[in-house]
Amino acid sequence: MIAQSPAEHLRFVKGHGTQNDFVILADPAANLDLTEPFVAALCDRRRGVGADGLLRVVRSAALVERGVLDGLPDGVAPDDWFMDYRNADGSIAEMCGNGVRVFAHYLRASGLASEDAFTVGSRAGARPVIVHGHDTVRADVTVEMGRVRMDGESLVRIGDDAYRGIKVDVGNPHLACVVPDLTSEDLAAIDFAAGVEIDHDAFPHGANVELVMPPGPVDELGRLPTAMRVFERGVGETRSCGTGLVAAGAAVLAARGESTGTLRITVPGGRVDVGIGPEGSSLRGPSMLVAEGELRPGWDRLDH
Ligand SMILES: N[C@@H](CCC[C@H](N)C(=O)O)C(=O)O
Repeated sequence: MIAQSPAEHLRFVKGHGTQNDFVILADPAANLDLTEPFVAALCDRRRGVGADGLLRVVRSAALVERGVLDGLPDGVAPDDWFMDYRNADGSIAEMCGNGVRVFAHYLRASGLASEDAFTVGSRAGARPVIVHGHDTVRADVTVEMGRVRMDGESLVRIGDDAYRGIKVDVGNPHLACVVPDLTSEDLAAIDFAAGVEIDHDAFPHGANVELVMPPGPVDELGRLPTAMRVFERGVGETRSCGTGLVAAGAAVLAARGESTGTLRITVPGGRVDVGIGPEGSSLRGPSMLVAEGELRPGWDRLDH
């Protein structure tokens, strides 16, 4: 639960990036003890505020001092704001691409960041961001997502169907399946209700799974258009996944025998632009901060 002071009303902000939604808790000195049950209850859509994940806004050095991190990840400075990301089931993930956009928007809108370009810390390393424009509700943000690593193929079973995909590491693990001849109607009809069965030998720590349409013709801005749906580790189906969008972009290019390019990808929650380069990748898209409020002391007790 909350190590700090359970009697205190804890303030939160609710936001989303292409409808991948988050509860944001500002905890600069890492005073909160984010246990799995606490996070799962907070993200529960009936018991708590409800979200796909939690973003704790904390100074990087504080997480090391409190023993939450063993040390600072690659490129992260002690003073950087760190996105301490948790999935809706309370598990920790290394990175969240939509989360970084929303996190950067929150920092800028709340005045915790005073410039439009800065670095956000994550367990996968430093993630430089540019906030192109923002107000208290909306922002347009680019995140440098780092190197994309592809490592062979694997299969996933969804209901009665099996799909082959590429194992992609974007700081967190993905199986990105570009499905030949998949139409938008086929994509919409995929039934994730029973979950996904991945190969646990290939993914000992689990994986996020993307089902992706082959791209259409390049648009007037040189982007390959495609669409996908995603089933996230620790969450279930979400309406968007930023790291998954980058993994999908890399897999689409690989299926064409290419290793660099730009894509405009549609997900159920909106559209983003993905860039894949030889040294790194980028994700540009919207962020929305939709509400703020406070948790009442004792809200997480199940004693009635
Ligand atoms: N929604 C996120 C990814 C969140 C983490 C993921 N569920 C995992 O466990 O790796 C994104 O926008 O990237």
